[in-house]
Amino acid sequence: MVTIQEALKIINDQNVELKTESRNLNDCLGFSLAENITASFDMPSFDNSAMDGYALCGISKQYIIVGEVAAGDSSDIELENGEAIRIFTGARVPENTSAVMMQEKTKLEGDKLILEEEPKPGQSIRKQGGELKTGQEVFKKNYTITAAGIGLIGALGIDKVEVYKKPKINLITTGNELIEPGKPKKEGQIYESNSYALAAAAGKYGFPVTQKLQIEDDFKAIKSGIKKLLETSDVLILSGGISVGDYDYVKQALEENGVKEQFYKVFQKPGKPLYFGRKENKFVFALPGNPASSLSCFYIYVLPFLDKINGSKRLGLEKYSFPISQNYENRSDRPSFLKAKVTDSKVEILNGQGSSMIQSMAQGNALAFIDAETLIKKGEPIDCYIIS
Ligand SMILES: Nc1nc2c(c(=O)[nH]1)N[C@H]1C(S)=C(S)[C@@H](COP(=O)(O)OP(=O)(O)OC[C@H]3O[C@@H](n4cnc5c(N)ncnc54)[C@H](O)[C@@H]3O)O[C@H]1N2
Ligand code: MOO
Repeated sequence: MVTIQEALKIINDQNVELKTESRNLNDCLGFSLAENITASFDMPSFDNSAMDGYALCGISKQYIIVGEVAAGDSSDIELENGEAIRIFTGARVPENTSAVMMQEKTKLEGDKLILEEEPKPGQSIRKQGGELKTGQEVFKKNYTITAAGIGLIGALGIDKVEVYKKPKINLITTGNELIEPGKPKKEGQIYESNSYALAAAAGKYGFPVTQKLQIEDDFKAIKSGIKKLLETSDVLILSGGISVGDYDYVKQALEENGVKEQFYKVFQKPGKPLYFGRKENKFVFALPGNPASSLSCFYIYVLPFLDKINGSKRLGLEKYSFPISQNYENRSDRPSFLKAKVTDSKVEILNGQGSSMIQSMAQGNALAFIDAETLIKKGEPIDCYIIS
């Protein structure tokens, strides 16, 4: 049995070989950069208008209109003092432009332009290099690409980026009692829900599950199922059959497939029988079958590892400290991750903390950490892992 800190350290200390690939701009969302990206030109690359209106030379309330320039035009007009040209948002401003005035604040009298107010020097001009300068570092390696990130990379004229390959993740659930949702349930059966929750949690954080397998509590079947899915996995996640019951075959079946234990059992609640193993560059998490245990273990242990082998800067759920909204005593002799809800910067520990209870987790948005046999008084801060 290891402590939570020891388990997290063992996971984080694994040497992993990160593979990279080149991906198109329209297919790189959620991938982590394997290269730094710098701006190869100033952004904007020329002074341009922030408004539809008039580019003005000199500061006054009256100008003569001498022409027009639209977005994409590159005409080299040079304005003289007292002259204005019609201009549109994004269009390059002529040399000698003092300011741009939005059209709503102007009126025309023949070729004369009359302003409601004097422009301020530089007003409504987006300056060359105002956002980024040539050679400026835009993204560091390990940045996980967001929608806005894709926008910026595209704006820099880049159509392909070098990213870390995402891990191939497969999932095995074990248990004779399990049947698929949607099918009629017989006496003693329960619906298999862990694979859905785990695949959804992994998918939500950018790690789609490739293959799912449901296997009965039969040693041979579990052993051959593991062999089959391990071949195509970077990370294999199992649920159930990892405790000490007569039908808990997962650990032995992993060992007989050449998986080496990195740790087994963590002094925590829920998720005590958590197992983590490795076979060369393939990694295995065997999560306890109880629905809340398996999902909590996913968030606290599996997700940071997936982030690590995805080359991403984020390592698991974000952790914040929030004051608790009630007195709460953790009577367990094990440090606990409690189903909780954070609202208005306060955390409430929810009813229904049993490891089999997923209802409270479904109502909540966080796991709150409280040490064993500890009383926390209303208003005292506790650590919360936020589930988005
Ligand atoms: N003698 C002991 N018994 C148990 C111990 C122990 O230390 N000594 N630990 C308990 C703890 S803590 C946990 S957690 C469970 C975990 O056991 P397993 O990983 O072997 O899980 P199962 O027995 O297969 O299942 C437990 C529970 O969860 C339900 N389940 C399983 N898989 C699914 C699924 N895919 N979808 C929905 N529900 C699932 C299953 O029906 C059981 O009710 O062991 C304790 N026992
Ligand atoms: O570790 Mo178990 O998940 O306490 O029920």
